[in-house]
Amino acid sequence: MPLPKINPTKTDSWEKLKLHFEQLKDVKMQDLFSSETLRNENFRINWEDFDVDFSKNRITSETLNLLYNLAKECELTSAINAQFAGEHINETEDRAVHHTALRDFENLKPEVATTLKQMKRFSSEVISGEWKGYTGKAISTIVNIGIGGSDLGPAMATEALKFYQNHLEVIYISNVDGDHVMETLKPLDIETTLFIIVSKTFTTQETLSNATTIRKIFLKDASETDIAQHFVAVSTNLDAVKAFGISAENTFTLWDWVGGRFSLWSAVGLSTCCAVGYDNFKELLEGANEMDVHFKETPFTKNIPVTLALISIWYNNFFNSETEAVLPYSQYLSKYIDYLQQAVMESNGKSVDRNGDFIEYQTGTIVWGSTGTNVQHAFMQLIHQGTKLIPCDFICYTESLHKLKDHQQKLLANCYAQTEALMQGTYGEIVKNNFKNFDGNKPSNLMEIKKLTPKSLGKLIALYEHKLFVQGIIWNIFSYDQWGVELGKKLAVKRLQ
Ligand SMILES: O=P(O)(O)OC[C@H]1O[C@](O)(CO)[C@@H](O)[C@@H]1O
Repeated sequence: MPLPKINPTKTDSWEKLKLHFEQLKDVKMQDLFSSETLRNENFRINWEDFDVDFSKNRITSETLNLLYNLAKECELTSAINAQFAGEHINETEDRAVHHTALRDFENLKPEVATTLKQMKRFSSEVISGEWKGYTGKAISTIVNIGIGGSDLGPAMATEALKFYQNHLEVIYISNVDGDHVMETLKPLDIETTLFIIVSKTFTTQETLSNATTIRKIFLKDASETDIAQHFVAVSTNLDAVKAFGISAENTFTLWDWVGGRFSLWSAVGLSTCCAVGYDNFKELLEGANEMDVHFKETPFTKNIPVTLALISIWYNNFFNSETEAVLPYSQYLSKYIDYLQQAVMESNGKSVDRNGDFIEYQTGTIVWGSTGTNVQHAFMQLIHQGTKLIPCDFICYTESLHKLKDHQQKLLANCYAQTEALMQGTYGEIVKNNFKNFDGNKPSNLMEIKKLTPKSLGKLIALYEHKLFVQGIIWNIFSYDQWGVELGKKLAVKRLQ
């Protein structure tokens, strides 16, 4: 069944939300907190090791009811079912959007099982040192050559799971900037380096240029037959991989139903799998699958991705907020924002609806952010006292991995303090100096996760995948194509002719 094609602004719920907004736009969260003693508990979802507190938002239970009704009117449930059933919901490319099938171990497709087995064998050979370079030495460094989804997802996951990483050094090259390529290669010993060329299409200019240059450099010391021990590829385009000189045994496949920005769960995650070992990689997938089940089977009112998506729509489409900040209080998540920017903005940066008509309401949110506490000494000033309304997602782990208790206490205290300051400000205090006045009433969600593990990371990534899906459905856009990046690519090629 095709996706519903409902203009959200023509629904009853939208009309009601507009009226409701007029009543709520000047209400202060500070007053909502004073009048509702159970606000903290009522606006919260506890699920497995996740505790999501969305009480510090400019919402009431009526707002949420109207937003959940909007989701119903936009037929969100049937859209979720269509996605999980592998229907061709990416209509403009006539493809399924089925990355959830990569992590559904109970119903694993045979081709996915085969590739996972291949990844398991390969990663364990490389980690154990059984896989040798052309001079007989074990591999010590892996270089992932890819861009966009073939870089950001695995690079983010490898960084996030650094605590679980083995002895292998894993490096990422994406930019076609030759200076970056050469600086990255400079300290490497080619005899102990393995290159993973990752490109779903195997036509991407940056990736192929970088791979070709690196192969040339490799061949200065080694011979063509040595390529097999140092270059492997991940792609759907098996002919192009072969033409590049990589054999079938060294090729890991994925399928057109895996979108680039959702591909880290496939063989595109091979570098992460090598960095942390197959068992941890599998746990990452299992965590994502748990979030999939939560998303698919939980009623909207207790559903984390649905609730966060709707609250974000409330700000985007009624308060006209243009951006939202994601602020993880964990340095391990330092690459999470780069990853999210592609996932969210490549997906929902659209201005034509699913009927093919131009849209007259705001779609894709601009996502930005960085890690706390660094952000407090950088851009938080603007969020606290600037003129723009910027809803924030704070993400933190209640347990630290290295157990430095005093650091962890400080990290968490700062995270909680930011959410409190944004909400409360100096409201109710007599502040004589306007420069020191904080209005407060600035919205934030606080997501506390017990501990950073491969499983909880899988859940977190999948949560935001589902959040953007919900938003795309409600905005009546196709979230899984990216035609907008093509024109620039073509013009760059033209300039090179
Ligand atoms: O994996 P490929 O085919 O090299 O593509 C890389 C990236 O390029 C894009 O198509 C955008 O140009 C992304 O969607 C994709 O993740």
